[in-house]
Amino acid sequence: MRSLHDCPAPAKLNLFLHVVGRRADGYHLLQSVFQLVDRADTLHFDLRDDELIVRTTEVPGVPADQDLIVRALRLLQAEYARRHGRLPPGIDVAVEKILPMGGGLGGGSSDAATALMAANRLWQAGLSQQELMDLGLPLGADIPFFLFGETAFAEGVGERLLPVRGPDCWYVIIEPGVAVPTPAIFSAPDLTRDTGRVIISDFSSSYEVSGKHRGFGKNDLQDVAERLFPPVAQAVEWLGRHGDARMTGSGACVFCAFSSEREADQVVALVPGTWRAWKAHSLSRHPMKSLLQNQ
Ligand SMILES: C[C@](O)(CO)[C@H](O)COP(=O)(O)OP(=O)(O)OC[C@H]1O[C@@H](n2ccc(N)nc2=O)[C@H](O)[C@@H]1O
Ligand SMILES: Nc1ncnc2c1ncn2[C@@H]1O[C@H](COP(=O)(O)OP(=O)(O)OP(=O)(O)O)[C@@H](O)[C@H]1O
Repeated sequence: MRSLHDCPAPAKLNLFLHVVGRRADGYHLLQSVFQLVDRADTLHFDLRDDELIVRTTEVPGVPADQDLIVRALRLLQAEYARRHGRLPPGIDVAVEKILPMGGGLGGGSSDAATALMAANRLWQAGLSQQELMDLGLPLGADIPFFLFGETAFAEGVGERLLPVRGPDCWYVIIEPGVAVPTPAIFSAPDLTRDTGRVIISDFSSSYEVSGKHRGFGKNDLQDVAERLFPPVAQAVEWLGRHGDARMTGSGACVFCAFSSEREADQVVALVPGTWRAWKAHSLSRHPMKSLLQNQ
């Protein structure tokens, strides 16, 4: 096989996100439930006749050498060389980006995870899911989740993952039009860093008992993001009129769950024209898994 085209890199939502502590290196210890949704960037991969990793499309604001896709592919290429004593062929990668950067949807991490899954297959590199997760973690805290590829309860910095049943529902997502840099949120002095730990069954039973509309817990990064980026606060306030609206990740995007597509459509139609908004359905499994199974 020399090509893998139309590979999806879906967005994630953090249904809740608690900061429960801090590691000695400054990284924050989190508890979160990660949910995949069916809106995705699309990536295309073609093996080359040389050993270069080449991004063939422009991504505004992201030079190719800094792109998480290119960095992830180079890491896997080096790991292959370590195991097999020779470099595998290079790859041309084309990216169709629709997920906003600095949106809290994990777009860059998802692109990198899809690239690792695709290249592992194209090169027949044979790394296990856990080996790919370990390889990706230093590039971005969300990469292990996308490789894990199922709704997950996450601990640590996001690398300790347990499968969990998420709500089967529609989400309305608002892009408030600002890019939030993750470090700006985690370095804020007033960030809540001591939320009490929850146990996984608290989350599962909350969705079973109280239905889909009242989310579990909260996003501890939201207060800081709302203060530093007022459009986030405005989007939370507006969407909050229709349900339990909250921010995903370190922002900026804001989401709210609905049980029917019709309700989601109605709310999307009402969103003020200054914001981009869309609906998405929850996904229980990463679409790359089916795509690779059917190859
Ligand atoms: C907040 C989340 O979106 C939740 O899904 C992610 O944990 C953020 O993941 P990410 O955007 O991939 O972030 P990274 O590139 O790994 O980290 C960016 C910076 O944010 C801070 N950071 C990030 C994650 C974390 N658990 N604690 C931190 O303190 C660190 O200063 C780090 O240098
Ligand atoms: N392929 C990529 N797509 C998007 N951003 C990338 C990519 N490669 C590197 N980046 C860099 O990563 C930064 C964060 O982008 P990303 O879309 O992952 O943010 P995010 O959705 O806020 O992520 P998170 O939820 O993990 O905080 C961008 O501002 C950009 O500089």
